[in-house]
Amino acid sequence: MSRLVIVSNRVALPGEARAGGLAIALKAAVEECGGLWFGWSGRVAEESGRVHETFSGNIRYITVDLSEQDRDDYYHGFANRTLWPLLHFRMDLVDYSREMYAGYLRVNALFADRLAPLLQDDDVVWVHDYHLIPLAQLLRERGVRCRLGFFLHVPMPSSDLLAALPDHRRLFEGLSAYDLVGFQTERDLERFQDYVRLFGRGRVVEHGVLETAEGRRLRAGAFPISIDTAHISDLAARAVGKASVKRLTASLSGRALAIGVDRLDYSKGLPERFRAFERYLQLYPEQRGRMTYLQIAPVSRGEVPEYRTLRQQLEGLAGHINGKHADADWTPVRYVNRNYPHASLTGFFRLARVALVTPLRDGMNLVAKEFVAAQDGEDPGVLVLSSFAGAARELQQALLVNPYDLDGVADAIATAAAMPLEERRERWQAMMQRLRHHDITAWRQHFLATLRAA
Ligand SMILES: O=P(O)(O)OC[C@H]1O[C@H](O[C@H]2O[C@H](CO)[C@@H](O)[C@H](O)[C@H]2O)[C@H](O)[C@@H](O)[C@@H]1O
Ligand SMILES: O=c1ccn([C@@H]2O[C@H](COP(=O)(O)OP(=O)(O)O)[C@@H](O)[C@H]2O)c(=O)[nH]1
Repeated sequence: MSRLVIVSNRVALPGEARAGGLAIALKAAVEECGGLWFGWSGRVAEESGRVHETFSGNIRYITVDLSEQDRDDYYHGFANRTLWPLLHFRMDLVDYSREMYAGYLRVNALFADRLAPLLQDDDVVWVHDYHLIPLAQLLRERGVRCRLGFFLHVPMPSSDLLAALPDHRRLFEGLSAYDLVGFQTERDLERFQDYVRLFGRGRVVEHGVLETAEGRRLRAGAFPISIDTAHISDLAARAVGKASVKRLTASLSGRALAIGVDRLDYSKGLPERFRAFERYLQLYPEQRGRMTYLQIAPVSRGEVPEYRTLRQQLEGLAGHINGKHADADWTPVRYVNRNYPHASLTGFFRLARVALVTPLRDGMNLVAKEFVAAQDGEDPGVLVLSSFAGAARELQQALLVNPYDLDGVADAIATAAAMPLEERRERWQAMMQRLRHHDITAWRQHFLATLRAA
């Protein structure tokens, strides 16, 4: 079997705890089959380019330091101030500059310089996410001939939005240097095919087969990412005895728990969710004091201005809701900026009666899947899920909501709180069946088998 080489901006180095679905999902995938994992070290150094090597089990990690300028132009800049909002349909937040784009290309070229000499012709290289769109083209220019696949973890927006990006053709045509390009959902794939047809100078030969203006063919497909379902389920069952879970149980004094777990990111719809929870308190006054909403929101990309503004906004909203609705012995919203390990988080999920997963746009949202996997099948909690998360395509038995419709979300919280046991079990079983079959191993195998055959 050929060696697997994974390339991603974020690498889950041994012993590091950082929130983010990509690193968590890839860690599970790379542990199963071993290989090389290449990416940014997460460190800022005097100069870009120093390489670090670490081994853990069957994984070899190679990571590269970046200078402050490169990190700012590439990661804080073009990746997270230009591409991230664009790909999440937030044209209003897109900030573009030639300097940031140049920095993005510079870091991609640096990665290609460091990675190319490590590759063999029979390797299979799997590149991840919007940080590294041009990497295949840059590797090919350096003589790399092995199979190259790309997976986009975030949504692919409509083609008119993509076309609003200056120099969009140069960037997105770079995808044609891959042999296979994967998306989270069929809708993402369809929107990309529209872009290729309308703006990308290419042609859709048939669904999932694309041809560039120069006549090069590549495959494209939908590969919804998933979780290590059995592991999460097992972890949640064991977490019940953990001190952190016992403390949370005791602190609730018999009240139901609603939980939200998200990086502090504007794509996750947190202000709307806070307001919807307040609307629930207003529309259902008889339920006041019966439910506590715990929002775990570790700070993410804190150096990007839009993320700092969001943090301030949420602090204000949590204070406002608690000030207005709390009682001497009850605080409706607990807002926590800490990052919790899965060993505790899965126990919190199992304890919760309701999960609020209401992003405005999300590539997949692994939290939604983890919440389902963590439930006790005898007495499962209810998932309130945004239709605009990739996960909604698979988790149709969740209470699907429009996150912009505050009344609708408030009603869904009340419905979830009152849902009879029989209905909760039926919904949970259907979702769990899907997750048992479509877990992280199935995702990895499906993508890699398609790439090897491409
Ligand atoms: O690496 P960060 O800048 O700290 O951000 C964390 C990750 O966020 C995004 O995750 C996406 O991937 C998940 C797994 O496929 C998916 O469920 C979620 O919907 C996406 O938002 C980002 O795409 C990753 O590159 C980041 O590492
Ligand atoms: O305190 C936290 C908050 C989040 N996560 C994990 O971070 C990932 C978030 O992935 P998701 O796909 O939901 O969203 P992303 O952050 O990647 O956009 C999930 O595995 C969460 O369990 C975590 O381990 N600890």
